[in-house]
Amino acid sequence: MQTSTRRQAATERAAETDREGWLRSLSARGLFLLIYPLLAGVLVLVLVLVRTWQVEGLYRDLDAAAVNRVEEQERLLENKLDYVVADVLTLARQNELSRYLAHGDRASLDRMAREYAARLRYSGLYQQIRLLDAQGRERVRVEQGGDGRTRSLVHDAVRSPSGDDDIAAALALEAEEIYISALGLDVTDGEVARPFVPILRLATPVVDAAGHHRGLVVIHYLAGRLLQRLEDVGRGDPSRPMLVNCDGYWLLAPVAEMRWGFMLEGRAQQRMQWRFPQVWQAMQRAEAGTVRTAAGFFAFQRVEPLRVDYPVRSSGCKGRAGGVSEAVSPLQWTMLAFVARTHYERAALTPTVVIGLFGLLLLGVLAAAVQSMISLYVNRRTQLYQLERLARTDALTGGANRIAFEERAALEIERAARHRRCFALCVIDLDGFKAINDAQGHLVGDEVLRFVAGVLSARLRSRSDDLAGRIGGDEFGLLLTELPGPEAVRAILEDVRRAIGAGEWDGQRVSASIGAALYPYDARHLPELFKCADATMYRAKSAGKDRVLLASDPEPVVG
Ligand SMILES: Nc1nc2c(ncn2[C@@H]2O[C@H](COP(=O)(O)OP(=O)(O)OP(=O)(O)O)[C@@H](O)[C@H]2O)c(=O)[nH]1
Repeated sequence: MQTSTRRQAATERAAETDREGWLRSLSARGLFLLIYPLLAGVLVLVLVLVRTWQVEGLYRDLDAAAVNRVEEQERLLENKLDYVVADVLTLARQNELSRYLAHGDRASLDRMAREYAARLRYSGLYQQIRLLDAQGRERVRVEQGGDGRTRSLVHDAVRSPSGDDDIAAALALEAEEIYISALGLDVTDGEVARPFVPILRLATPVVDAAGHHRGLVVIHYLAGRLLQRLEDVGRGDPSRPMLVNCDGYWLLAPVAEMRWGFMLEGRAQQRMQWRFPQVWQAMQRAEAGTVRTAAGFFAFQRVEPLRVDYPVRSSGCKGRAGGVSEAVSPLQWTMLAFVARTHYERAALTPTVVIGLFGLLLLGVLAAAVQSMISLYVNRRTQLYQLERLARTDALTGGANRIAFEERAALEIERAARHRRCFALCVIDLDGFKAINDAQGHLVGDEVLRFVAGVLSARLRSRSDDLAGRIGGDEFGLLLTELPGPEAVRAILEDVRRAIGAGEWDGQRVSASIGAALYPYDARHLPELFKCADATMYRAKSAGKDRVLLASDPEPVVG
């Protein structure tokens, strides 16, 4: 029963020490392992956020550049085609042509051909300029030969119509209307001419003074230069231009093998809907937009050049209902700017590496800072701990001093109150100590005091819950806990008294007058308990010294 109560008290005291000193018990290494990962984690998190923010900014810039590029390309496309359309309209109103229509003379036709040739040569924009009659039969043809020379042909004889779908569609136009063919490759003798020559054919009706349709002016615009210019717009930045017709075939693409799928064998699969279905679907839903796919980023914008300024008709899309014969849809392409995923990865690489290296540096600096802060803290803590210990230690005996003794006594009162136990607070004062001091000096006096402290700690060694301390010059305090009753207290104190009296220094001895007060019988509060023990000790002294007295003992007989 008594052992278990003692164990419980020991556990309680250990818990109190733990609560106060868990931090104290951590080593510098333990503290580092506790704090550094936390701070490093926060730092890494911040760096990751900064990197994400930076990379997102770069991505936004790349996206915005692609969107701007598309707009720029669209403007370029419209300007260039505007110019060509103005040219074809001018050709249809030429003075020589009007004269020819009025008089039908061959000389006007020759002059016209010369003018066509001059325009072809100096503009460098056209492969062919032709005049057809109302039945679609060729009257004048001026063209750029393979050798780069201009050839003019004026037909005297009536030729048969070409049977060309584009021409048939153009013949159905109203005055002032313009027909634009699909943009395709030049075909000679049923074969796609090599090297590829992208051609856009434009036609407008020729109308005489009486308002009758008299034929068509047809020009073959060399669209290769336009496509080249579109490519040049984005040169130097990561976005690559694409031009896609309404059937999803590429007219312009970063990879040459992707182009002209509707004209070249083996490239039929090179369509937007097969290669980039996600982008194609977005293009069907909206006129302009952006799509990010595994391949990269696409900005697109539908372009309908000339739609606003001119009554333009164009060949319908091959894949669409109606086809060429209806020839009513305006020219419709989609301009795209494409930024490959690798560009985004490359853009992200620099901030990743810079922030990564910077992060490593910061982690190193942080480690050093945490390390030195911890050493500073540990040093301060050790100093403080030592100071605290010193403040509670008696310098002479190395045991508890009055402060520590009173603290423990107060704690013992709380504990005893909680567990309804009793304990004894004893005051031990030496008798005849001054005489040794005076006769043999303070050093011997100190030795006596250390001897008494040794006696007390030896007596208490088997009772770990008890405490002894020097509470004054030659005055000692003793806490005896877990005792069955006053007689046990008396027995221990008698033992102590005898042991102190056994000491001898050059024939001189000291004895001890001991007074003990029992909690809760003699007093319930520390000051009163102390006072009671002190008073009892003085009673022992008054009764002749060298004796043990409990507060409850009757007044001893002096002598
Ligand atoms: N050597 C030494 N002497 C001390 C120390 N502290 C107090 N003293 C001395 O202890 C003595 C205590 O005086 P008293 O209590 O009158 O000594 P005493 O001879 O035991 O007298 P009674 O208590 O009446 O028996 C004084 O002479 C103090 O100078 C100390 O740390 N070392």
